[in-house]
Parts: sequence; C-alpha cells; structure tokens
Amino acid sequence: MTVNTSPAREQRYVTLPARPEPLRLAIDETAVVVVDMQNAYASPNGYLDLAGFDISGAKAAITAIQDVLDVARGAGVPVIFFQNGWDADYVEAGGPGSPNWHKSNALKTMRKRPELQGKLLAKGGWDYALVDDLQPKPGDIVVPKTRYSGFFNSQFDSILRARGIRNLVFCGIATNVCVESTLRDAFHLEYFGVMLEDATHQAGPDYIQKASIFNIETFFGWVSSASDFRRAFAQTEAVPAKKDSL
Ligand SMILES: NC(=O)N/C=C\C(=O)O
Repeated sequence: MTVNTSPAREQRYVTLPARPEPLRLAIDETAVVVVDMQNAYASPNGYLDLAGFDISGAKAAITAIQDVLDVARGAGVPVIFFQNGWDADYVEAGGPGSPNWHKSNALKTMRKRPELQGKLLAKGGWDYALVDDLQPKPGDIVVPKTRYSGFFNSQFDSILRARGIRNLVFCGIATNVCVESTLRDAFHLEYFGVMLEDATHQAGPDYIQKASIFNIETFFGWVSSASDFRRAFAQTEAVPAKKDSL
C-alpha cells in the first residue's frame, strides 16, 4: 500500500500579491473557503437585514466571489462552502446555558419578534439556504457549522488535513464575525489564512471592516483582493493527478 501523503505530481506555485507581503502558495495545498453566503447574511429579508445590519455590500461581495470561484475551479483549487445554522428546533443553537443563546442576534431577533420563530438560520428554510448566485458545483464541498468559527464542532479540519491543504483563501460574510473567527482559528491550527477583502462584507459599521483587515494583516494572516487572486491563479491549469509509483 502506498500512503498518499502528497500527490504524485510536481508542485505548482503562484505568488499572490497580499499585505503585509506577497504569499507564495503551493496551489495543491490551497483551498478557497466561502463563508456563510446564505440568504440570512446576503439577501434582503434575511437574518442580518431583519436584525438591522446594513447588507448593501453583499451584492458586490457575491459578484467578486463568483469570479474567485470560477478561477479556483479552473485551477483545480478545492472550494469549500460553510453553511451556518441549526436544526429546526434550535437544539444545536444551545439553550440559556450557552453563550450563543445570549449573543446570537438571530436568536435575539426571533425572541423579540416571535412571528420569525423557526425562520432564521433553521436548516431546511430559505434563510439557511446558500444564495442562488453562489450554488455549489460538483466537486465543491459544503460544511455545515453551528458557531462562528468553521473549525468548531465541524468536519472542516479533517477535510483539510486529508487533502493536505495548508493555505486557506477566505471570502464571505461577515468579515468581522465568521470570516475572522475562522481565520483566527486557522492561525492557531497552523494554517496560512488570506482574506480577499473585496469578496467580504462586514456585520456592522464600515470601521469594523477596517478593524478586521488591520487585525488580519497585522496578527493573523494576509489580506489580498479578488482581482489579485484572479491574476495570480488564472494562468494555472488544473493538472490531473498522476498514478502513484512505488
Ligand atoms: N456568518 C457570520 O459572520 N455570522 C455573523 C453573525 C451571526 O451568525 O449571528
């Protein structure tokens, strides 16, 4: 038996312009992570909108992410979607013994407006669904999650380790909550995290987007853009894996 620890092919690299410095990435050790591009976060009448957050930047983020995913799929870079939410009875959300019950603005909004009970972030509902413009394609991976960080109580880390992924390119909503939480956990688990700033949108005022960008480029990872991702990855060709040789 050959243990497949690394693909039997020459490593392909790109240099991604980024702050605070460009990143040289092994393409076969890189994945694109699309955080929570659900109606809840990106559509009018979804949870964030109903809870009073400004989602006007979501459309531009969707367009940028579409472009990133086209390039990623063309280059053979795995695409991983997170989908945030809970079972229809909200058992996974935790009860009053969980900080999530107290801090989740979705749960708080439903407590304030009982007519919304059962609608926000409930599996199987419209709010939980990924937006129509960013539907997974064959080969993409969808990872459900129940807390802000995609690493927590999910299959994410196992999926990455089984594929030898070391570099994570983040886009999605919200920059300052689930994107930043997951990128921070990635740092602590020895993954290299880079966020494409124009393919994200924040939950809160503009300054919070800037604060996240500062945090990421100063402490936890790197910041780049969708157009730089396109320029860096568009020239690469997907190479079929060769048969292992002994
Ligand atoms: N996807 C996110 O960043 N979510 C932010 C807030 C929430 O889920 O309540």
